[in-house]
Amino acid sequence: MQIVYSADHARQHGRGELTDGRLMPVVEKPARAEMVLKRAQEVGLGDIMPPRDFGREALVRIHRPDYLAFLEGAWAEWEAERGGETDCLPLIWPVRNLRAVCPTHIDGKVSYYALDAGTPITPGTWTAARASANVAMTAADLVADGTRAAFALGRPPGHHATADQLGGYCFLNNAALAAQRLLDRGAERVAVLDVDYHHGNGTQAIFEDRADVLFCSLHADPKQEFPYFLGHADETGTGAGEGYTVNAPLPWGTTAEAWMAALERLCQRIESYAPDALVVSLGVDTYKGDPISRFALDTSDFPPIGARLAKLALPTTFVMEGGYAVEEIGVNAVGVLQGFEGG
Ligand SMILES: NCCCNCCCCCC(O)(O)C(F)(F)F
Ligand SMILES: [Zn+2]
Repeated sequence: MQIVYSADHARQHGRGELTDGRLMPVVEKPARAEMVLKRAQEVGLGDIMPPRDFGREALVRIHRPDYLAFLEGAWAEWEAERGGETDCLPLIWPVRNLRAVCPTHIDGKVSYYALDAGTPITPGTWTAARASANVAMTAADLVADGTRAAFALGRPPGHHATADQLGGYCFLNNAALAAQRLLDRGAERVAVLDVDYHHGNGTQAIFEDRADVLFCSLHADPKQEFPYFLGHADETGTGAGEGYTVNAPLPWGTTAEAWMAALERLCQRIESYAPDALVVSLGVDTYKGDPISRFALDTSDFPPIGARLAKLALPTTFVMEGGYAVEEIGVNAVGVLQGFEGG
C-alpha cells in the first residue's frame, strides 16, 4: 500500500494542552507519526512518498478563507502580543448569550476560531497543518489515479476541524479535503467512515447538508466523551444531506465484539450508498491501552477491521487521525492496513 508522509508534521509540537484542570504535556506529539512510519517500514507496507503541495485553492474547497488567513497569521499575532514563550490558546468562547462577532485582538480571534483549549497554535502549526492536508490530498490523488488504496500518514489530525474552527488537536480537516479531492477528480459519491474513538464533529458539520458525501462514524458516546456536543444517533443530516449522516455512539468499555457489530451496520449502510470511493478516518485510540480513551479493543482486533473494509471493494484512502498509546500505535494502525491487504 502506498504511504504518503512528510517530516513537516514534527513542526507541530505543543507545549501544553488544557485538560483535567491543568496545562498538561500534549499527547498529540511527533513520536506518534514516527512510530507508525517505523512499523510500516518494518513490515514493508509499501513505498513512502512525499506530498504534493495543492495550494490554497484546494484548502478553500473545504475551509473558509478568513479561517485560513487566521491560521496563517495567528502565531505572529500571538508572539507580537505575548512573546514566544507560550503557545496560542483561547480563553473565552462566544457561547450562549454572547455574540459570535470576530474580534480583532488575538485572544478574541483564537477563541472565535477554536472549539477547545487543547489545541495549541505554535510557530510551526501552519506549516505542519498544511503538510498534513497535502499528505491526505496526495493519497486521495493516488486513489483517483487508480491505486486501490493509499495511506495518508499525517499529523496533526483533522476530523474535529470544521470549515472555520480548530479543535481536538485538529486544524485542517484532512479527511474532508481528501473526500473533496476525490469528488473534484470525478467521483460522484464518496463515503467517509470515521473509526476514531472520538466523533468526527468537523467532518460531519462540513458534509451534513450534502448527499454526495455519506458520513458514518462509530465513537464514544458524546454524553460521556469529547467532543461532547455532536455525535448523537439522532443526527442524520440536514436538507439535501438528510439520511447521509450515520452516527453509532458507543459506551465506555465497549469491547471488540460490540464495536465490530456497529462497524458492520455502518459497512452495510456504505454498501447501500454504493459510493465511488471510501475515505477512512483512521484513529486507533479505540485501543484498550490508550491513555485518554475508554474502549477495549486489543491489538489483535485491528487487522479484522481492515479485512472488513476490504470487503467493501472500494478504492480506499486511509487518513491518520488519533491514537495516543505511542508504543502500540504503529502495530495497531499498520495492523488495520495489513488486514485490509489480506496480510
Ligand atoms: N482528558 C482528555 C481530554 C481529551 N481532549 C481532546 C481529545 C481530542 C481527541 C483528538 C482525536 O483523537 O479525535 C483526533 F483524531 F482528532 F486526533
Ligand atoms: Zn480520537
